[in-house]
Amino acid sequence: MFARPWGFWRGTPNMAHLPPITGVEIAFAGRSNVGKSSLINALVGQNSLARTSNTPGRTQELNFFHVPPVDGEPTDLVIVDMPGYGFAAAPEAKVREWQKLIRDYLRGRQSLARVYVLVDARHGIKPVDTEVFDELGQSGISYQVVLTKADQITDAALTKLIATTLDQLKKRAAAFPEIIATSSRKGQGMPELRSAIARVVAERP
Ligand SMILES: Nc1nc2c(ncn2[C@@H]2O[C@H](COP(=O)(O)OP(=O)(O)OP(=O)(O)O)[C@@H](O)[C@H]2O)c(=O)[nH]1
Ligand SMILES: [Mg+2]
Repeated sequence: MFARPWGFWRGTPNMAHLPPITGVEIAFAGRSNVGKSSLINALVGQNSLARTSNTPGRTQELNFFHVPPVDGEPTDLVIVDMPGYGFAAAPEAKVREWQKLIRDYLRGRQSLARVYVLVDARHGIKPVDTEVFDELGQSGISYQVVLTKADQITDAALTKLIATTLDQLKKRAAAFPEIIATSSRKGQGMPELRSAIARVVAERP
C-alpha cells in the first residue's frame, strides 16, 4: 500500500472543491507545526510529497495525496494533509477560514475512516486538542493520537508521556486506545503507523 510512488492529487481551500470519493480517506490533524506534513512524507518515504516548514501555518488547504490510478484500477487509500489549528503565522481571516474548513471536513466527509491527531511529544495534549477530540467524538469519527518529534525527548519521558496521554483519552470512546510514538526525522513509529492504516483500510466495509 505504501510501496508505490505517491502523488499530489488535489488541494482545496473550501468544501466546494473536494475531490470525488474513490477510496478510504485517512486524515492527519493537529496543531500548526506539530509535524503533519513531515509525517506524511516519512510515512510514504518521499521527502517532498507534502510541503513542510519551520513556520507554523505552512499548510493552508486540504491536500489530498494518492497513488495515481494505473489502468483504471481504483485507489484504495487517500491521505489528507490538513492545515493546523492553534497559532499560525498567517492573517487572522485566513486562519479563521481554514479552521472552518477543518471542522467542515472532519464532520462531513463520508469516506473519512480515521483521523490521526498529532501531538508534539514535547508538549503533550493541549486544550485545543481536546476540543478537536470532543468534536470528533460527537461526530462519531474514530481517531488515534500520534506523538510526533519523539527524537526531541528522552525514552523515559516518552514512556511517561504515553501513559499520561492514554489516561487522558480513556473516557473518550472514539479514541483508539493505543498511542503511536513517531519521529519523522528518525523514521521511528513508521512501521506501526503503516500497519495501523492498513488495518483501517482492511476493516472498512
Ligand atoms: N525534530 C523533529 N522535527 C520535526 C519532526 N517532524 C517535523 N519536524 C519539524 O517541525 C517543523 C514543522 O513540520 P511540518 O511537517 O511542516 O508541520 P505541520 O504540522 O505540517 O505544520 P503546518 O502545516 O504549518 O500546520 C519543521 O521544521 C519540521 O522539520 C520530527 O520528527 N522531529
Ligand atoms: Mg503542514
